[in-house]
Amino acid sequence: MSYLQDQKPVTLFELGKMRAEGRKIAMLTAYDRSFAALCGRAGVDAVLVGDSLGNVLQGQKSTLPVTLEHMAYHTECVARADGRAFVITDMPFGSYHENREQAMRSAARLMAAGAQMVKLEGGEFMADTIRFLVERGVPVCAHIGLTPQSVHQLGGYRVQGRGEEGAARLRADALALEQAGAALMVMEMVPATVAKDVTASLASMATIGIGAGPDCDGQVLVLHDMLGVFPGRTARFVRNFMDGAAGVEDAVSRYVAAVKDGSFPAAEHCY
Ligand SMILES: Nc1nc(=O)c2c([nH]1)NC[C@@H]1CN(c3ccc(C(=O)N[C@@H](CCC(=O)O)C(=O)O)cc3)CN21
Ligand SMILES: CC(C)C(=O)C(=O)O
Ligand SMILES: [Mg+2]
Repeated sequence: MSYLQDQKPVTLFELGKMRAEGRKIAMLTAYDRSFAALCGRAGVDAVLVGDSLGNVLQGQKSTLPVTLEHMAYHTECVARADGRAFVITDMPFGSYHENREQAMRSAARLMAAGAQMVKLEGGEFMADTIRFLVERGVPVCAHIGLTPQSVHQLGGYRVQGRGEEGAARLRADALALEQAGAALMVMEMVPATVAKDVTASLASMATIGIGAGPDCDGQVLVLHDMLGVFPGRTARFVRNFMDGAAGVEDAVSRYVAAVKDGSFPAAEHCY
């Protein structure tokens, strides 16, 4: 069984079509040319140059020290893979928070480096910034729930959107972000029931879950987590796809297959 229809590059239009047709979107992080190319060959639809590179590549305790130049450098590396996967890059902490002009300047740097879409963290309060970018030709992926750039405000990496009030906040955020023009939205560490509800409430924006249950339009994981090479404890939402795999590319293919057939995430990966 193969999900590799062809090696034609995945476009934003194709991702939207996948959502509309109920085909799951498989996303993984990639920070360099070799892994971005491998992801493409294995059928990954979109690669995220995540600011998790602060933890995974740099050994930082959080994503906060990651700079725009770090993100541009790794985006250039990934873009040179010339692979099948759509390339999304995280806007790092501080590069889009001052005002929408600063956000546009930062986004332009990342798009020039080869990003096809930028991702930024935040709910309704980011809607004006998102609209400003989208109107100027920058596709945007939103990110709600656990937003790691706010770790010190949230008091740790914990589940968000619990309780009726928390769920209502997420629903309102998602709607505002969709109306602002975000085409994708990552939901991180939220109860599966809430993520399902939010996904069903949206008209066009595709939801990508990480610790958000099986009923999102797609899934994302940090590559080094699902290959079991990230040192230390991993979160509940991680599965090690190297278990039983013939090699790295096979592990990524198994991840893609598990996302596509709905067997990942299972109950033990959810909140
Ligand atoms: N390697 C890596 N994987 C990630 O998923 C990731 C990063 N780095 N860096 C940026 C953020 C930080 N993220 C994190 C970090 C830790 C937990 C974690 O420890 N979760 C535990 C505790 C839950 C709790 O206390 O309620 C879990 O079991 O889910 C979750 C997400 C997600 N992102
Ligand atoms: C975990 C994903 C969603 C992310 O934002 C990252 O890798 O930085
Ligand atoms: Mg990130």
